[in-house]
Amino acid sequence: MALNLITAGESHGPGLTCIVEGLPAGLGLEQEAIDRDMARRQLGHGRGGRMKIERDHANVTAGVRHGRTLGGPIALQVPNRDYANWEERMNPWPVDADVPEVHLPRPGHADLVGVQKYRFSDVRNVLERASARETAARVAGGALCKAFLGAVGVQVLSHVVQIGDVHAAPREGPPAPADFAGVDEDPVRCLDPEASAAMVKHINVQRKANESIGGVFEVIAFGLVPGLGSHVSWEERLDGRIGGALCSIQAAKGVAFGDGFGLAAAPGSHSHDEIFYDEERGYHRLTNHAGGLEGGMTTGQPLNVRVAMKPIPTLTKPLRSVDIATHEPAQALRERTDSCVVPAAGVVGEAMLAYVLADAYRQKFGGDHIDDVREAVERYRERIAWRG
Ligand SMILES: Cc1cc2nc3c(=O)[nH]c(=O)nc-3n(C[C@H](O)[C@H](O)[C@H](O)COP(=O)(O)O)c2cc1C
Ligand SMILES: C=C(O[C@@H]1CC(C(=O)O)=C[C@@H](OP(=O)(O)O)[C@H]1O)C(=O)O
Repeated sequence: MALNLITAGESHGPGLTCIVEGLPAGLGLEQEAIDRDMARRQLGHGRGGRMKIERDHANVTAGVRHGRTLGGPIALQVPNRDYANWEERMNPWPVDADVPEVHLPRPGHADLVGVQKYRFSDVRNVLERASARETAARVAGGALCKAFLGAVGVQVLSHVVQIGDVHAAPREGPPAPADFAGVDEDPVRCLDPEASAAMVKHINVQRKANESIGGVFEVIAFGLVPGLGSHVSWEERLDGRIGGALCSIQAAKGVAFGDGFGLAAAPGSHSHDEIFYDEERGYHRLTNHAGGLEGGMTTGQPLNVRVAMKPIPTLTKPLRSVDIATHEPAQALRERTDSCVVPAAGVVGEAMLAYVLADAYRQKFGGDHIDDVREAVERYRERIAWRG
C-alpha cells in the first residue's frame, strides 16, 4: 500500500491541482486545517507582492464525503487569483494576441537548462512550472497526510533556525511540541525572539541592497513508532527518502539529520545515543544525536532534520546572463520576487516530511479503514512494548 502525492499547475495559470492517492477510508478531514497550512505558507517576512494577491484555498473535488475520506484518490484544486492578470499570457488555448517570449534566463533558476532540455524558445514555458507556486499544492496535499498522521498520534512542526548569517541560539536537542506555541505569529517563524528581530533586520538590509537571502529551517516529527522504513534495501531507508523529498523543495540545497554535519567532527563516544532499559520506560535514550533515525528506520525519538535554502535567484539588481535569441550578453529577467522564503519553506518541509512519514505508515501497517490502521499500530506498539 503506497501513498502517492502528485501536483499539476503553472504559477500564473488557472490553478493548481493536488491528487493524494492511498489514504484509508474513514479519515476525518477539516477544510479549515487544509486552508490554515496554506495560509501559513503564504506568510514570513521577505515575501513579495504575489502574496498580497493570493488567498490560498483548496477546493476538495473528489474522494471525500461529509468530512470523511472514501478510500479513493482525493483531488484538491487551488485557484490562482493572479490568473485574472495573466489570462492572455497563460491561456491553455491559443489567443488572438501577440504574447512576447521571455529570452533572459536567470542564473540559479531552471530557466536556461529547461529551455535546452525541452526544446523551447520561450523561458516562460519553463519558469511557470519550475516556480515554487507549486508548493501551495504540496502543502494542501500535505495537510491530508498530517490529518492521517494525527490519527496515529504523530505531529509535524517546523521553525527557522538561520537567516543569512543570523543564527537562533543553539539548543540541547530539538524543541518540544509545547515550544512551538506562537511560532506562526513570529515574522520569521523563529523560536528565539532575539534572533528573530535580528533576522528581520537582516532581511530588510539585504533587500534594500537588492539582495536575496537564504537560511535554514528545521522540521520535526513527534510521536512516531520505532521501525518505520527499513535497513534491508537502499530505497527503503527512510533517511534517503526524507532527504530526497526535502531536497525537492525549490531552492533547498542541503539536509542534515540530528547533529548532521556536526557529527563529522565529533568523536564516536559523543555521536551515538546510548541504549537504556527500565520497567517504566522500556527501551529509551538520553540523547538524540541521530535525529530519530538509525539504520534507515525511525527510533521512536523525535525525528529532526534541518534544510538549507539557497538565496532566491530572481534579483532586483539582476545577474549577468545571455539573451537566448541573440546570444548577446544581457541582464537576467527582472520580475516581481520574494527576497526570503525560509519561513514559508519550513511549512512546505512539514508537508514533505508528513507525506514520507504517512507513506511509511501506510506501507508498514496497511488497512482499508483508518480504524484498521489504528488497530494495527496499537498491536505493534504492544508487541514491542513501546511506551513513547
Ligand atoms: C516558497 C518559495 C518561494 C519562492 N519564491 C521565489 C521567487 O519569488 N523568485 C525566485 O526567483 N525564486 C523563488 N523561489 C526559489 C525558486 O523556485 C528556486 O530557486 C528554483 O526553482 C530553482 O531551485 P533549485 O536550484 O533548488 O532547483 C522560491 C522558493 C520557495 C520554496
Ligand atoms: C507564487 C508563489 O511563489 C512564487 C515563487 C516564484 C518562483 O520563482 O519560485 C516566483 C514568485 O512568483 P511571482 O513572479 O508570481 O511573484 C513567487 O511569488 C507562491 O509561493 O505561492
